[in-house]
Amino acid sequence: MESVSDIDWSTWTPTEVSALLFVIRGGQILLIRKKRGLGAGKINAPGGRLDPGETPLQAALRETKEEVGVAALGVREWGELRFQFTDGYKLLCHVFAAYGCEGDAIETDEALPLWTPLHAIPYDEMWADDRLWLPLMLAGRRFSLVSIFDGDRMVDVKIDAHDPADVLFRYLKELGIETETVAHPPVFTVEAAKALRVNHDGLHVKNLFLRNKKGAMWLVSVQEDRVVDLRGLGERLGAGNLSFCSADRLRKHLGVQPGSVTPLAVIHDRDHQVKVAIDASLVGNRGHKVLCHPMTNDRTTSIRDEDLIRFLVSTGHQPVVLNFDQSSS
Ligand SMILES: Nc1nc2c([nH]c(=O)n2[C@H]2C[C@H](O)[C@@H](COP(=O)(O)OP(=O)(O)OP(=O)(O)O)O2)c(=O)[nH]1
Repeated sequence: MESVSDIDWSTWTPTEVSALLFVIRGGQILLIRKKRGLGAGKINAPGGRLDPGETPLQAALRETKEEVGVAALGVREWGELRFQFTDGYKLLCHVFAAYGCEGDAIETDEALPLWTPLHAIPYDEMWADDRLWLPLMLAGRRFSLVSIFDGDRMVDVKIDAHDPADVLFRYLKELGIETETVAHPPVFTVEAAKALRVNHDGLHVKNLFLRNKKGAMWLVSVQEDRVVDLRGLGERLGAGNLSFCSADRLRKHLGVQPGSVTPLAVIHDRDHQVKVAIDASLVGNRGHKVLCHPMTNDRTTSIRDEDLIRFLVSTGHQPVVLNFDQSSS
C-alpha cells in the first residue's frame, strides 16, 4: 500500500473515529504536548476517540475538558482526516475549531497545555500532515484529507480544500474587473501582515465589522494605520454607540472568519443588511490599488480603487465615503 489512489475511499470504513479540537483566541492557539496514547510526545490538539453513542462534537468537547480542563465555546467543524495505517488500522478524525473558551488550561496526566502564537505553530513536532491542513483551517477553508501512514511516517497524502473565494473571483470576472492575488501564510493582525509584506504596491486596508444597539451593521474599511475612535465614528455614521460584532455574526453576514474581514466579503451579504463605509483616502479615484484579503487571510488581492467602488455598488452596497484626515475618528 503505497499510494492513496490505490484505495477506494468511497467505501473505506474506519476502524475507529476520533475528534480534535483547536481553541483559537487572541492570536493564540491551544495546543498540547501529548503524554500518552497514539502520538505520545508529539504536539497536537486535545482530542481522542469517540465513546460509544457520542457524536464527534461531544467527544471533542469532552476530551478538551478532560485533557486540559477548558470548556470550548463557539465550536465548528472544519475538516475530516482519513488515516489508513499500513498495519490495517483505519482512523477517521473530525477536526474542530473553537473561538473562545472558559477556564484556565491546566496540565493533566494526559497533556501539557501550550498556548501558542498563531505565527509560531511548531509543525516540526506535530504529525507530518498537520502542516498541510492546519493553515487551511486557520484561513477559513474546509478540507478533507486522505493518507497512508506507516506508524507515524506519512507514506502518501492527498488533500482537497474548499475555497470560499471561488464565488468572489467568478463575480469579479463577470464584472470585467481585473485583480491580482498573492498567497502567503495566514495573517491575523495588521502587524503580522506587515511582517510578511511582499511585492505589493498599494494601500492596505484595515476592516472593522461593527453594530449598534439595534443590531444595524457597518463594515468600515480604512487605511491600515488609522486609529479609529468608535464613538466619533458612530456619530458620523448616525449609528449611535458602535461595538464589534461577534464571530458568529461575522460568519453569518459576511461569510468570513475573524482575521479575514475584507470589503470584498459584502458579496456574501445578499439581503443588504450590512452598510459599508470607506476611508476617502482609499478610493479617491486616483488610479491606485487597494490591497485586501479575498475572503481568507492567506492571500492578498489588489484591486484598483475605482473597481472596488464599482464592485461594492454592484453588490448593492453604495459606500459612505468618510474623510478621516479632517477628523480624529
Ligand atoms: N493532528 C493529528 N492528530 C492525529 C493524527 N493522527 C492521529 O491519530 N491523530 C490523533 C487523532 C486522535 O485524536 C488521536 C488518537 O490518539 P488516541 O486514539 O490514542 O487518543 P487519545 O489517547 O488521545 O484518547 P483516547 O482515544 O484514548 O480517549 O491522535 C495526525 O496525523 N494529526
